[in-house]
Amino acid sequence: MRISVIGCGYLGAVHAACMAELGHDVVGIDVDQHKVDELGAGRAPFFEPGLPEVLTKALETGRLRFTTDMSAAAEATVHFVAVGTPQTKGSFNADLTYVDAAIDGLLPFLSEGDLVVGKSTVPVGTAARLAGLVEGAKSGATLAWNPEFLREGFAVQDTVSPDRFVYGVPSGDAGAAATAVLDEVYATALATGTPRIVTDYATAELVKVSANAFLATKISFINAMAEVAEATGADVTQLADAIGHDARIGRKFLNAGLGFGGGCLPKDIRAFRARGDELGLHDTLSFLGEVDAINLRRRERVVTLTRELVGDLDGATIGVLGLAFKPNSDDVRDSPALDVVTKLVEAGATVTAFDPEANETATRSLPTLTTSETAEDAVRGADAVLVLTEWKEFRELDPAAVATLVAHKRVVDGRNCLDAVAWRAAGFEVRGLGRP
Ligand SMILES: NC(=O)C1=CN([C@@H]2O[C@H](COP(=O)(O)OP(=O)(O)OC[C@H]3O[C@@H](n4cnc5c(N)ncnc54)[C@H](O)[C@@H]3O)[C@@H](O)[C@H]2O)C=CC1
Ligand SMILES: O=C(O)[C@H]1O[C@H](OP(=O)(O)OP(=O)(O)OC[C@H]2O[C@@H](n3ccc(=O)[nH]c3=O)[C@H](O)[C@@H]2O)[C@H](O)[C@@H](O)[C@@H]1O
Repeated sequence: MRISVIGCGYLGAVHAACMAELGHDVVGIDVDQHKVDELGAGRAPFFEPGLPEVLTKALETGRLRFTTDMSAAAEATVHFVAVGTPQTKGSFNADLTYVDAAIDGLLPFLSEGDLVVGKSTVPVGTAARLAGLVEGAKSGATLAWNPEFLREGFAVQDTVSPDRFVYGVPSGDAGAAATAVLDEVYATALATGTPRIVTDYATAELVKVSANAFLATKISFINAMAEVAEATGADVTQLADAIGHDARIGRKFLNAGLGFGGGCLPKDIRAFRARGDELGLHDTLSFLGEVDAINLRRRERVVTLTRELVGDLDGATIGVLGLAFKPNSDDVRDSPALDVVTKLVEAGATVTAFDPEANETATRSLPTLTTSETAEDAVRGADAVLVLTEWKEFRELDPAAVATLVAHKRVVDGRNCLDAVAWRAAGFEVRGLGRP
């Protein structure tokens, strides 16, 4: 099939490359010339394991190209819209200006029988509004909403073989035709038995935001239990292991620590709540405010634990390991680690940070940040070491070696990822979140 992907960021670049890998002819369109140049040269503009390989292979076949020219969409019959929907400045609402601009830009290049497929995460009601615009343009095109569930760090695998597909389509013949087109796009994964659920627009939009709301709630639940553990001397990790054995609960997404960040969970729960307010459902979704508050309190807690360890943060030297919002990513959007660094610096600490992949993105976001080239350089001379992203190389650090570098043997394990027994054996004072 001939496909265009509009918006080539964390979602769209992976989608474009994977669709070409699956045999489709794909043009990726983005307004960012630098991104388009990088992608066209086979370089991923962000760190995503496996993406450079898929990109290079797909470019070599000639089935993939990138451009800033929206008219290239005219060659395609299926158009994925994957632009950003960030939090609006000064409010919790999703900013839909990029989606609106992408649809506006696409309309003149649509033809009879084309399918426009929304992938961006949007407030419920958006697809119906955009369908009106697409139909109003009298192009003969149809709109479907096909939300994306990929995780950064596993984006290629999640795109090629997702847990499920959700198609939000209009009723009647147009919906049946849209479903048939999407089935053809995803034929490879469907052939292996990947479930697909066909719904109306509102259900598809809600599946996406409710999935993220559920995941965020699960993390905040365990972080609330961490607060209780801190007040009682209990161990939240053992608690999570124990309740996680109940198949109805499950152990995944029960890792207590610094909490969730990134370009999606925080802004999505806020936008969902804001949309709930617009729908008169304030009480129904107000618990998401608590989910957000619990999550943000964990960041303060790490600062408090550091202060308790070093005495006065003013003048303290802190070595920070981890800046990305999660391992295997260079994404620092709403990164809990970067937030903690900012708070420490505001309190007068001198911070040197290291992340295996996110030094550059973090420095772009926080230009005053001091980063180092290695974990060893970050912790050298530190009054306390903070582990804020659970990269494998930090989990595997030799505490005896770290002990020879630091000024004081103190560590705050913001992700409950260290072997506390081993670090204590090496002479470290260890503080975790919800762990004695
Ligand atoms: N990052 C992720 O893991 C996932 C993201 N999503 C959703 O996908 C959407 C995109 O997210 P990301 O890829 O993370 O954002 P991003 O910010 O990395 O990428 C968005 C891209 O769209 C481009 N763009 C903006 N306006 C444009 C226009 N008018 N025409 C063409 N390109 C335009 C930007 O230059 C940028 O490259 C959001 O709604 C997000 O919630 C959903 C699932 C996973
Ligand atoms: O809508 C999106 O963009 C995506 O958001 C999340 O994916 P992602 O943000 O890539 O990362 P997650 O693995 O969900 O982690 C999110 C945050 O939660 C934190 N987390 C995760 C799990 C856990 O047990 N504890 C915990 O604190 C992570 O450290 C990270 O900061 C969802 O998992 C995806 O399904 C979804 O498509």
